[in-house]
Amino acid sequence: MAESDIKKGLAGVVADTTEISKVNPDTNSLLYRGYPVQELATQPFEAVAHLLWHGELPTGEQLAEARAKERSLRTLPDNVRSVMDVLPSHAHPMDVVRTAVSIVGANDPKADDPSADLDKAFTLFAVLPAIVAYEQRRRNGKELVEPRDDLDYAANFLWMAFGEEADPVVVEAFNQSMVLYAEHSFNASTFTARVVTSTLADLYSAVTAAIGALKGHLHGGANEAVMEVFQEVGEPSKADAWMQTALDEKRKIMGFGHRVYKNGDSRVPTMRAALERLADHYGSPETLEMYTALEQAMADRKPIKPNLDFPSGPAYALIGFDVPIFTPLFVAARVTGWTAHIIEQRANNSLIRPLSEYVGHDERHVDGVDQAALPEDTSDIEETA
Ligand SMILES: CC(=O)SCCNC(=O)CCNC(=O)[C@H](O)C(C)(C)COP(=O)(O)OP(=O)(O)OC[C@H]1O[C@@H](n2cnc3c(N)ncnc32)[C@H](O)[C@@H]1OP(=O)(O)O
Ligand SMILES: O=C([O-])CC(=O)C(=O)O
Repeated sequence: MAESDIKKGLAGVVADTTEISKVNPDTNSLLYRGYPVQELATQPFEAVAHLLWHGELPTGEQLAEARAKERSLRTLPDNVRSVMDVLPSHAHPMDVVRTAVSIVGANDPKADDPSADLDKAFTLFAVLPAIVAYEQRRRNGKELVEPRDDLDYAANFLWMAFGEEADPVVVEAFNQSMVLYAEHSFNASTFTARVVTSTLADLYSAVTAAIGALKGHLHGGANEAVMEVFQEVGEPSKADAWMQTALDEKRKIMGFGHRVYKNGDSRVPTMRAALERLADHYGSPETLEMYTALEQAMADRKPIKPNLDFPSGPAYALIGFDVPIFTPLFVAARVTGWTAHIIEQRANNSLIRPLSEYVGHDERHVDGVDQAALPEDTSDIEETA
């Protein structure tokens, strides 16, 4: 096989069909089940989760039902809390969340029953805010805050994280970030979830694997790394020189670039507008100045645009989340897309198992082994595996 035939990183490979979302880099658009994501960003996250799982936006009655169900499942289970409490304080919150999701799976007597996958998806959607909010508090030595029945998903999430009611401007921006992060076709973590599902493993195994894939800085972990860039640069006036040095050193600039979008990420304008409202609300013009200075410094050198992690990182920092909590927030949102894909994969499954071109050592033999005494030798049959 010629090296040019190998699709390194599976770039450009269409691995399956999906009805869940369409990423179109030519029109710079993103549709969930046919709806533009910018329109969905005006809707409650509970409605968008319903859309991803069921293919249609909920009626008023269905939304009320979903909200009631979410409220009934949003309490942190005792044994999840106990396990989180014994994890060392140096553990990355993504490792804590991955472990907590494993416990939720172990608690579920229907973990291995695929007919209960929608219920499992809903359970994770409802309990992840409690896990992530508790981790935000635990790592700061603070007590758990119980959920509030009078608050919807986004407002309650912020309540559990900070123990105070968030301003509507903040709730709206946070809700928008959840909607924008919810789904993005065959990205690395979603594909991971589909690979695990393709072996007929359970939904919780697929989600814990997806969490592992999301943690990396080339994927979801970039929203944390963006904030590290903001901190490293220090002030907007230093952005230009910082960018020159970083590019000279061949560094990948976190929060810039995308495997599919080459002319900008369809979600960025909506999230940037949310960041602007947050910067106004918190009286932090320097956040936007840093954003613009870095974006301009890159544009002056390379045609590489910000991706969704670039406005989301500073938005989460303004809201008050610790930097290592940013990717867990992405988990809480993306669990809706992952689980929709898990259900879709299972409904029309084929084991995902590509081939590789072997470029290792030529065949050789272990000293002292009597070749004639071994079972039939098939090594002369050429194999690509
Ligand atoms: C929600 C998300 O997961 S969005 C992605 C979040 N990840 C990041 O922000 C990490 C930073 N970005 C990157 O590393 C990359 O843009 C990726 C991994 C997202 C996409 O990478 P790929 O599609 O593999 O593109 P690739 O790495 O081949 O880049 C093509 C060219 O653009 C350059 N490039 C791409 N992104 C960046 C970047 N962020 N900083 C500097 N150069 C970049 C590459 O160096 C390469 O240049 P070359 O042709 O001179 O070698
Ligand atoms: O699609 C990708 O490769 C990464 C991304 O933007 C996402 O998962 O939201």
